[in-house]
Amino acid sequence: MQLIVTAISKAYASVQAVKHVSFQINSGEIFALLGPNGAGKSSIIRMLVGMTQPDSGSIMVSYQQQHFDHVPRRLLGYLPEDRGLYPDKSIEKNLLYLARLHGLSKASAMQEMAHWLAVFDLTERRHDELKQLSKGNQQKVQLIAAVLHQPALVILDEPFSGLDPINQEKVVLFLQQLKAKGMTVILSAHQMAMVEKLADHMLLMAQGQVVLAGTLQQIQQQSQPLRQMKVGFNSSVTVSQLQQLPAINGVEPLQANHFMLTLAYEVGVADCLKQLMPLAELTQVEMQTADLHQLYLAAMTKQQPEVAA
Ligand SMILES: Nc1ncnc2c1ncn2[C@@H]1O[C@H](COP(=O)(O)OP(=O)(O)OP(=O)(O)O)[C@@H](O)[C@H]1O
Repeated sequence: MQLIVTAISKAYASVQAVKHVSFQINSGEIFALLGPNGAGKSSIIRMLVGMTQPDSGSIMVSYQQQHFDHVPRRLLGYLPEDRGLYPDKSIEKNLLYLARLHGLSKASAMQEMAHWLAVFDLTERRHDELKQLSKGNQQKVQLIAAVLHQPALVILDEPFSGLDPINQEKVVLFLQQLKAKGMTVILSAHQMAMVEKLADHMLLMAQGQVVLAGTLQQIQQQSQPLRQMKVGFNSSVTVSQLQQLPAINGVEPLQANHFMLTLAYEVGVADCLKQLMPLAELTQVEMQTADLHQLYLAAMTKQQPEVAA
């Protein structure tokens, strides 16, 4: 399974939701679509699954020497943004019904279902009606419903939404298992800490456009890094002494005489060290790498339109 998306655009009435977006997803990858509310993530997903067509640009999906302009239903496991199952039916009935719709035998459906219910701690509750479940448990049933038929490509629109931290970790495990089974996964999410653990490639969007793209490492290199430095001194140095240095934008005290410093924009490390050395002898200097959450915030801050003074 490979997807090549070339310069797709989509407008709804007066809103230009997606503007010339291109990316490629290779077989077996986990690919994350990131960006603030309204960035255009769901619009891209709806075009990938064939619910809407791009106004311009192209989508090419290749699978076993066949080519399509969207992901064919038989190859797709989809968790839409607006979920829909039968609230009056039990978990088991809902899942079996969907699995049979996808052509699974009852035996394979039962086997797949048992596996995923155990992953999500729902085995004991399989006879409960969906409407009796919490929002988080309903979400877990939806995730199982999207993959029971072992699709080649799984597209999950906000799989972490409504889940507590423990269940978010379960979704991480679920996604790792899908990858281990050879499935290709596309997900949209707002939980950077989860995405960082999982995604092979990611696309960071704002206002319909690509802001950053690549692996986490490539994104760290492309973006103006949030340059932070952990330093330690052999004798007492105060926060206010550090705040007075022009090379430093932020100071966070750590343990005694140790600090996390944020370097001022465009100041080199050597210049910063020159200003630190007269204060006391340095016992530790360690550059920190920005995590995805920090990179996301830094990239999004740059996207904000400037406010007139
Ligand atoms: N059917 C529609 N009709 C009109 N405007 C739409 C429609 N669907 C989306 N939009 C608009 O297109 C833009 C992109 O929306 P989209 O749902 O793709 O964003 P998103 O990144 O998925 O956001 P969220 O994280 O909130 O789900 C938004 O401005 C939204 O209001």
